[in-house]
Amino acid sequence: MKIVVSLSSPDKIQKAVALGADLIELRLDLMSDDLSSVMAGVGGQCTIPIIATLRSREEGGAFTGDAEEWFSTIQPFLDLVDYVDVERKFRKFARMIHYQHLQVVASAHIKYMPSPDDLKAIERDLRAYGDVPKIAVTPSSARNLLDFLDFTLEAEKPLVTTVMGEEFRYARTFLPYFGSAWVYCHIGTPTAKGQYDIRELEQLQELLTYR
Ligand SMILES: O=C1C[C@@](O)(C(=O)O)C[C@@H](O)[C@@H]1O
Repeated sequence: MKIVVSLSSPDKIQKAVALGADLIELRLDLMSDDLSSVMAGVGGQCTIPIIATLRSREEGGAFTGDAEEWFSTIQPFLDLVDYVDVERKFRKFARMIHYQHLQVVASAHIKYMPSPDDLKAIERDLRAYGDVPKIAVTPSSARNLLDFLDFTLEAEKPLVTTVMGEEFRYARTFLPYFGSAWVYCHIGTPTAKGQYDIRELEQLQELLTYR
């Protein structure tokens, strides 16, 4: 299990690394409009992999452009990162991202709880263009959560699963024990509801796991 620290500013990369991040996610959609100047300092300063994410409004982010605008926004920074988070509506650009020897985090952010069969279909769809499928759902019951844990446990790996919202945020701490490859955290400023600070998560995992 690896910890991804999600940042809305590259200025915090070194702090995230010092606090134990395994990967950095840069949420380009949460940065100021002058991305070129904001991202200028990223080159060469990070010793761990970087994920570039330009999250659409529909899937919980701030980006409101079309697919062509999405790629033209993210393309100038591809040489600074190792992974690109690609939602299904932007999948046509996955080939060009792979061509630049980057890996694709194929992501789906769902504002309800899909059925077990639908989860499998979404996973297949994401694996068709991505290297690391990531499925974020919004459970509404403990049964939903049990189904999601079972899906995570039984699915092909690698797979990243997480929950959105506050109500079932505790599932973030134990989805990795059922096979989720990554857990997303913050270091002071959450980029999504329900995230834990990396220091909280590390304490929780210390308490939860057998020593
Ligand atoms: O997909 C995810 C997970 C996330 O939405 C979360 O809930 O922690 C945070 C996003 O930045 C990331 O791209």
